Amino acid sequence: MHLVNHGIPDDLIDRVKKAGKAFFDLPIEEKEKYANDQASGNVQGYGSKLANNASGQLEWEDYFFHLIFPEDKRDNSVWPKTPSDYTEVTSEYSRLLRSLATKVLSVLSLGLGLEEGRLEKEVGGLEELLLQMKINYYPKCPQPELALGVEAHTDISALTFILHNMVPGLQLFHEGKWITAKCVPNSIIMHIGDTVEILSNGKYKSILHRGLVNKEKVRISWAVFLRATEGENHPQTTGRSCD
Ligand SMILES: O=C(O)CCC(=O)C(=O)O
Ligand SMILES: [Fe+2]
Repeated sequence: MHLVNHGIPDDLIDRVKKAGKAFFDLPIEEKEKYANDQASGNVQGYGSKLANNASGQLEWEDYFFHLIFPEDKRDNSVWPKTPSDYTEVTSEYSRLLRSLATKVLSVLSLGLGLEEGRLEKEVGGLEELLLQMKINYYPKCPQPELALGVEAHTDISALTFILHNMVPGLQLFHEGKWITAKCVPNSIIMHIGDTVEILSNGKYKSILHRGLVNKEKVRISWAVFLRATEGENHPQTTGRSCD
């Protein structure tokens, strides 16, 4: 769903996008300084998936992943230092997004006939909410029909909020078909994730989605995952359902 009246200033969203793009425009050796190390459990930082995965489908993306909230678990030292305003704009955006997320959880609670604070309480309460940023960078792809940016999956999150650089590519599985999400200026895309599907006994559905790549344009998306507190020990950002 596209959120249009989200209350987050357009110029702040522009700055978030500029900062993320500026990081990915750095030379590879600069980005590698932030490389994650999945094998030793350091999941935060820069990673690349331009390699064959289990199902033989190419995932054609680089990404940057880091924790935002809870604040006492945040490690700003793993966030990009270039551009210099990355931390400031990402922190401000996340603070506003967190309050938007709690409003959405209230509305969803009321929709279930529950008191408005119920879903927020179930996912951990405002100070405990887990918020994670994953910037997806999909380079131009010479043979887009042979690759996907991200394979079909649902998000483990309670809610996911997505910004992108206005290049189409996000697809949703609806009534047996893949539908490409429209690019609506100044909107934030919101998905229900597995956690809210489970907490709502399936009344709210976690949507199956994937990302396409293309020949002509780089696509960048900024996915912020709001997760239940216990999710912090499970670094995977998404729950694959088509592997
Ligand atoms: O690139 C997109 O629009 C979606 C990315 C995504 O689904 C994810 O990171 O979980
Ligand atoms: Fe996703």
